[in-house]
Amino acid sequence: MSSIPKINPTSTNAWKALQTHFNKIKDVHLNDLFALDEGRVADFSLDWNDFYVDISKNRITKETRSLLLQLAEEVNLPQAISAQINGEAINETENRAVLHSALRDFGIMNPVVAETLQKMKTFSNNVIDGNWKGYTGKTIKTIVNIGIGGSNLGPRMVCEALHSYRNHIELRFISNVDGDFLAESLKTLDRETTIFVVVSKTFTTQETRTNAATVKQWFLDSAPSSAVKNHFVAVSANIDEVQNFGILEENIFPMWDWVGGRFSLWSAVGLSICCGVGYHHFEALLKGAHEMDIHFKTAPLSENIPVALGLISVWYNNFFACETEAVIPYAETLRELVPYLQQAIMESNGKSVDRNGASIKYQTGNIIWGATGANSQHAFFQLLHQGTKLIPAEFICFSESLHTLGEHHNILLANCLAQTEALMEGKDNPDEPFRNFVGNNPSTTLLIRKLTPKNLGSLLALYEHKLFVQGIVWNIYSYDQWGVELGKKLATKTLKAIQNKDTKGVANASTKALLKKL
Ligand SMILES: O=P(O)(O)OC[C@H]1O[C@](O)(CO)[C@@H](O)[C@@H]1O
Repeated sequence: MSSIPKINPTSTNAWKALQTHFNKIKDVHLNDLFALDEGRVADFSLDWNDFYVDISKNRITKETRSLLLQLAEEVNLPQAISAQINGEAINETENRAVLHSALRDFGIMNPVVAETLQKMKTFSNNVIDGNWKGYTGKTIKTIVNIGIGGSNLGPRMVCEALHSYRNHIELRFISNVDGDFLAESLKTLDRETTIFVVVSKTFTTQETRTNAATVKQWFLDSAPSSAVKNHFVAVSANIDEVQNFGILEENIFPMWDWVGGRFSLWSAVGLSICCGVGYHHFEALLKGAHEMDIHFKTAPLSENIPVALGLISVWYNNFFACETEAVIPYAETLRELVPYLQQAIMESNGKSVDRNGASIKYQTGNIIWGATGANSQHAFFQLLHQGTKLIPAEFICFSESLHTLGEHHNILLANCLAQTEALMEGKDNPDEPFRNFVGNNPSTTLLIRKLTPKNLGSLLALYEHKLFVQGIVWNIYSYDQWGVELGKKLATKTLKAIQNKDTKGVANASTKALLKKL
């Protein structure tokens, strides 16, 4: 049991006051809010380390903000933050602590974490320096991460985001159980120069087990079994199962039950990151995340970036009834950020039962979507500008580029800022209705100095904390994921029906008909 009080947010005074306040300001245009308040930008922006967070283009006033902060106090958010960081078993439905932040705290590092980091450092240095040899004596050229969900999305996203920091090691990710994709991948892999990192916290995940077994079989088709030790390593909390699979104990990098899959890139799940960009950059990533942890833990609620973003999101979700939230990074290497955030946020907060076990009558978990700018401007921005839906958007951009290449970065930045302005201001065109822009579309801009490993770490930790803030306000358990279990169970039964060409055990008429057809 954790000490976090389980409060229905709609029963708080702040919620009721927010409802009244919402009715008053729901139609107020952002242009008027700016016109009426010269100090708006200063009041509605947060400066921290390399981050400047502009929340002024949101449909909020000082009163909104103070009521949202009151809501945070009434649901005991400060107590919840301490409970998480102090290692209470706040993931009550699984009776586990939630301590991914401990993985990046070099000040008071748990010895098992420190030992694992050292092992990751040694391994990745050996691979990069060419000291780790394949079974025929060749150096390693390729690392293939085999894993799914949190055992794929985090490392894949970071390796892509830090593209400019990459070394000569080629990185590949095999996640889906799609055999067509795997067959094509295997055609282009060289057994003698590849290491497969099988990543699975439970080591029972069907997709990962199937992929790993097929890859191992393919490997052994023309390599001796003694070669497995040079080419297969694993990251898992289930040491016995990894050994049963045939991976040596010395090649296992541990995980722990207090690290959730979608929060695990900071653990040995980040092994491919270490190999691709070097351990020192991985450590910088952890340190950046830790700085955000400190900020989250110590900054007053009114100056706390994850708290501000989490509460604004609640405001749109529960009062404006927005169902979705767009994330638009103006950096092409952040193209995997949205899929990563989709798991982090939607697997965490897609819940309809509160922490008392009661069915919830208000909206939780927003739908996260988006893509990189400027590409997305030429794809779905039409709907943001002139559609009928209100979609709050978070724009992420970097003041400095990593390379100097003509006017590219200026153009990229200009587009980012211009879009937030156009969305907000709109353009009156009374004589040409099709060219009329109502505006009043909210956005937050995260302007970060540079896409460094450290700043990326801070950005990802910011999103982790933001979703936690929302989960506490909504009185849900953000750290379990029971909703993914039913489909997994049914898939086992369905697989049997496909293998045996027998639909007798399948009750659902539609599934039965589909099975017969296939
Ligand atoms: O690392 P594992 O145990 O293979 O799990 C993979 C993923 O499956 C889930 O449990 C459910 O999809 C995720 O939370 C997790 O990241």
